[in-house]
Amino acid sequence: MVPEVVLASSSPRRTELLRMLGIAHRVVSVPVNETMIFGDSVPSNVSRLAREKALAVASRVTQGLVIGADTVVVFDNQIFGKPTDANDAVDMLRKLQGHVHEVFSGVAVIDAKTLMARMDYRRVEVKMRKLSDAEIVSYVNTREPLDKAGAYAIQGVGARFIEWICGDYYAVVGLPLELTAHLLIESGYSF
Ligand SMILES: Cc1cn([C@H]2C[C@H](O)[C@@H](COP(=O)(O)OP(=O)(O)OP(=O)(O)O)O2)c(=O)[nH]c1=O
Repeated sequence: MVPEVVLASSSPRRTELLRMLGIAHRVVSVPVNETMIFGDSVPSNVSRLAREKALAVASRVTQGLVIGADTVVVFDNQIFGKPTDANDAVDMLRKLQGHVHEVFSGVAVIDAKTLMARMDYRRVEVKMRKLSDAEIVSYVNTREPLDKAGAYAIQGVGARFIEWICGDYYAVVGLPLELTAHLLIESGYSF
């Protein structure tokens, strides 16, 4: 029997991506404190946060495979999560424009019965073209960037600003699908 899949995320993008793969699932989201540990690397931080998000839900359901994920943008030794407000979004985009930055997406799959956790991450390079201040302000006014790490959505209006990427497109949107499918299969799921 194929195990039930539970998505531990409030992100509508992640639900859509799982649906795209044909993975039936329910969504159970529990707020988790998303602070980075400074001595740790970005890959271990996003993997740990993905695991914490999944664990918060796995401890509340009796069975199933629980998926957690975490996505951040890194540029010039700074980590950009979701902007705190519109001004923060403008600041982020002023820094990112004209440069290559990295996106790290961690994914964890936890078997709720055994609490066995599998996790990994993907790293993607993204080149954002130069943006004028007027373009940045008008983009932030669309409100699209306000709930996105790095203050842009590659899958939305923000696509206009992205020259190229190197890596898994779906990791930028928030859920690396090849990795997620791999972790699910290792945990007993079958397609
Ligand atoms: C860079 C980028 C990020 N994002 C999104 C993916 C994530 O939803 C979000 C990063 O925030 P996360 O903290 O990873 O996720 P979340 O708060 O949206 O959801 P939850 O913690 O409940 O799982 O940024 C895009 O949608 N498009 C992009 O191009």
